[in-house]
Amino acid sequence: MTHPASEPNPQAMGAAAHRAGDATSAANAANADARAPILATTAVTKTFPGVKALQRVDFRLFPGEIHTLMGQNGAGKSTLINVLTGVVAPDAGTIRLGGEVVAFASPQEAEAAGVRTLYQEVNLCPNLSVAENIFAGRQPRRFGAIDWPAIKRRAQAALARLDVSLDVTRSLDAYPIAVQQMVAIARALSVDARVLILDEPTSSLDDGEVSQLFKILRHLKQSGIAILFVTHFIEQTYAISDRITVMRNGEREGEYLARDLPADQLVAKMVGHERMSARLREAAHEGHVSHEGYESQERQPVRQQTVSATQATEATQPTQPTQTTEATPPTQATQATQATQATQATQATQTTEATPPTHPFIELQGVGRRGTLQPIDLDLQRGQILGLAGLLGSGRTETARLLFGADRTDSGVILIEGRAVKLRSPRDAVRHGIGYCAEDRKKEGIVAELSIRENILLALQARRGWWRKISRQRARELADLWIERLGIKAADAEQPIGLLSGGNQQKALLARWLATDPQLLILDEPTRGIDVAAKFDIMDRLLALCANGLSILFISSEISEVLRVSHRVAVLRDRRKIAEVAGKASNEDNIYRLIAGSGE
Ligand SMILES: Nc1ncnc2c1ncn2[C@@H]1O[C@H](COP(=O)(O)OP(=O)(O)OP(=O)(O)O)[C@@H](O)[C@H]1O
Repeated sequence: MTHPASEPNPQAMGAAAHRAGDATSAANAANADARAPILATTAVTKTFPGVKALQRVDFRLFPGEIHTLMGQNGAGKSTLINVLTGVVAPDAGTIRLGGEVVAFASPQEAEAAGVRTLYQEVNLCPNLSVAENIFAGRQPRRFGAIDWPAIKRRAQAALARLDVSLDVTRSLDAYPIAVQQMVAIARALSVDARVLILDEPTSSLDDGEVSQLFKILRHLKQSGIAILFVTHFIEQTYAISDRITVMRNGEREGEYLARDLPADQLVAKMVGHERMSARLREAAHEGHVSHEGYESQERQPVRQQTVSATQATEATQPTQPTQTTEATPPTQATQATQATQATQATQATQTTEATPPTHPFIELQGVGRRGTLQPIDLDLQRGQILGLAGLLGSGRTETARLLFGADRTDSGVILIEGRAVKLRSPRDAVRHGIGYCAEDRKKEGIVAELSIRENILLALQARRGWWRKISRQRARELADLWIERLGIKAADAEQPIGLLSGGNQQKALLARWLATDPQLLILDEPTRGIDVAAKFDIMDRLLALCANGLSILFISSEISEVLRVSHRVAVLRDRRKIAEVAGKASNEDNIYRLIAGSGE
C-alpha cells in the first residue's frame, strides 16, 4: 500500500521515523523503559504438533505507545497475540497485565480485563445497526428492558471519541469496510480498554482510510492506551510505531525503538542475514528497502530489472508443453536453458518496452455483464503481466471472475489463441489453462479441513478429472516440491491447511495454481498477508514464469506493486475500463489521476 502523502517519507525511515507532532509521545516511548509495562510475557512457550510456534518469548508493551510486531510468515506473531488474549494457553511462561500474573482462559476474560483485540476480518454483525454492534451483548437496560435511546446516545459518544460521526441506527453493512473497522474499534473501547491489539487491520483499507485509522490510533495512545499492531507493511510500521518487536522462527529476535532501527536492518532481522536473497540483500544494503522490501528509489519496475542467470535459475520453474503435464522438477540442463531464456527475455523487456505485443493468449472484446462490469476490451499477451488498477469496487475482481467463468458474461466475445470460446464455468476456464488465485482465501480459496497436500493438488486433480486420481506418491512429491519452492512453513504436507499461518495459506493457494502449469494466472491480491521477503521471492518467480510464456493478470490495491510488476496497466473506475497505460505513462501519479477522474 502506498503511503499517505501526509505521512513521513519512508526512505528516511529509522532516524526520522517520528513526526514532529509526535515528539512528546516518542520521548514517552523512549522513556518507557523507566516505567512498568502494562502487558508483558516472560519465557512464553507454545508448541503445536511438529511446530515450535513460540520459544521462551519475552515481550513488553508500555502504556501510551504503539508497538508493532514484525516477522515473516509463520514467525509466531498471531500465536503470541493468541496467547496474550486467551485464545490459546501457553505451554510455559508467564503473562503479566499491570504487573499481575494473569492466565486468561478465553478472549472474553482478556476483554473483561481490558485487553481488546481487533482481528483482520471485522467480526461484527453486518445486519445489526451500528449502535447494536457497539453494545451487542451488553446493552444498557432500564427497568429490565433494553434502553434504546441510551444505546444510541452512548454509541454516538463512543464514535465521537474517535472523531467519527455516523447515523448509528443504520445497519452496519450500509457502511464501507473502513467505517466498519472504526465501529469495531469503538466497540473495543466502549469498555475500559487498557490494551488494544490490531492484527493486520489495514490489509483491506485504502490509503485515505489507513491515514484515518492512524490518526485515531495516535489519538488513543495520547490517552495512555497501549496499542499492539501487527502488519507486513514496513512503511506503515514506521509511520505509526514507537517500538518494534521482531519475531523470527518463534523466537523474539529483538525489541527496538523504531527510530533506532533503519528499515534495511529491520528486514535483515526478520529474515536473518544469512537467508537474505542476493537482491534483497543488495536492496537492503543500499537502503532501498521500502514497504514491499525491494523497491529502488526511482521506483523502477521489476520488469525493467535484469534478472541474473543465477537468480533466474533459482526462480525458474518448469513449464511443460502441454497443459496436462504435471509440473516436475527441472533437470540442470533445462534449468540452464530456462535461465538463459529468462535472462534474455527479461533483458529484452528492459530495452524493448515499447515493442508491440506479438501474441495475445486471451482477448476480451466488449465483454461485460449487466450491473457488474461495463463492456471491456482487454488483451493478455503471452509472457506479460497486465496489471489492473482501481479502487475497491471499481470492477477489478468482477473482471477476474468473468475471465475465470465464475460469473457469466452477457456481452462480447472472449478469444483464446485467436479462437472464440465460452467460459461458462471455472471448469471451462481451467480446461483452457486459466488459474485464479482469489482475493478472499477463506471463502473461495483454501479448504480448511483438507491437508496442505490436498489443497495444493486440488486444481490439478480437478482438471485431470476426479476419476483419474493422482497417485498418492506423486501427490506427495508435488506437494513437497511446491512447499519447498514457495518456502511454505509447515511441519508436514499432511497437516490441515487451516493450521498454517495466514501468509503460508496464501502461498499454498498460489502453489495450487502453479502446480497446474497454467497459461494464464489471475492473481487477485496475491501478496496480501505475505511477508516482505516472500513477496520479493514470489514476484521473482512469477517473472521467471512469464519469461517462459505465462500470462498474468495482476490485481492489487497497492498501485506501487501493480506498477512494479506489470508490463501494462489497465485502469478501472466505476466498473469500466477508463485507460490503459504502459511505459512512461505508468507512474503512480498518473494512475491516481486517472482513478480520480482528472487524468483522462
Ligand atoms: N493451531 C495450530 N496448530 C498447529 N500449528 C499452528 C497452529 N497455529 C499456528 N501454528 C503454526 O505455528 C507457526 C506460527 O504461526 P503464526 O500464525 O503465529 O505465524 P505468523 O507470524 O502470525 O504468520 P503470518 O504472518 O503468516 O500470519 C506456524 O508454523 C503455524 O503453522
